[in-house]
Amino acid sequence: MRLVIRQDYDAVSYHVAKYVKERIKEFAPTANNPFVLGLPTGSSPVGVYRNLVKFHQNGELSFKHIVTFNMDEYVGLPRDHPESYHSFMWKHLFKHVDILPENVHILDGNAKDLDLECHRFEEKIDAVGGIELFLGGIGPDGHIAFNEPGSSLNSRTRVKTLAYETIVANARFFDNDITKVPNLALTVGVGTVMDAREVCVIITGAHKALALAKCIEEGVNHMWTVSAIQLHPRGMVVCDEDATLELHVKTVNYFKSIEKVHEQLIGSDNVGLQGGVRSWRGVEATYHQ
Ligand SMILES: O=P(O)(O)OC[C@H]1O[C@](O)(CO)[C@@H](O)[C@@H]1O
Repeated sequence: MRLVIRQDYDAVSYHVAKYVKERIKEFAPTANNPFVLGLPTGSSPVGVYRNLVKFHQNGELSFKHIVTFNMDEYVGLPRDHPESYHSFMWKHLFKHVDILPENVHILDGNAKDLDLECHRFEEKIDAVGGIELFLGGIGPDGHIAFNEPGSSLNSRTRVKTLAYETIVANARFFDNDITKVPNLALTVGVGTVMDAREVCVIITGAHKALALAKCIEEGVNHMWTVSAIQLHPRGMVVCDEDATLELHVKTVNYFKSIEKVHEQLIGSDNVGLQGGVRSWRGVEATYHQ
């Protein structure tokens, strides 16, 4: 896997957005062969979405042939509640770009039969041929999507009880009142995320430093579900300097140096892209996998 370290949140956001844009352009999606993108919510991806909107406004990126699947949604929060993930996605990304509403998939946390809703979500992902690139965010306890500590690393989309730590962390979106935070959510499973052909996780801030260290320096462990990315053939974590606080200096230096060598070989604009794989297969394989 790759660890890309950038100075701060803004630099992380720009890097990830540019990467997503280049991957989409390289894929050259069409109506019959859309680019299927998995998306997170929370504060981690807001800057990425801001940059993607800018790319769209500059005419550099179209969402016409992009199909999206969101990671998760609260249970029982009305769809138009300002803190529903449905509202979040339209506010920060979808309403600013040319995505077709029928190509947007967000779990319905008010479905009559929640298990069926989850099952159908998985079926819809299968029906479009799987997810090409899954962007993710994590909680301070290392959960990816809402796969709280102890979740099966093979889990699929399902109903989850949120951990107390997650409820406390998300209270900032609910007037800092933990009683207003839903305690159930629908979430894709760790297995659902890891089935994507590529996974990119955004980790920023000192409060996520322990989770990053567990993810990078320790073994695959269901108590830090993001660590499953170690088993992914094409996994990438993009973090800021603050998030590296718990990493060994040698780990940070290692990933920085390997990125530098790679950039010298294929240029910073191509880092990680399929074109890079084609031109420098041996180098890219060593670097990425
Ligand atoms: O980016 P933030 O605000 O720390 O929130 C992260 C949360 O968002 C999610 O990505 C949900 O989509 C979870 O993984 C996590 O609970």
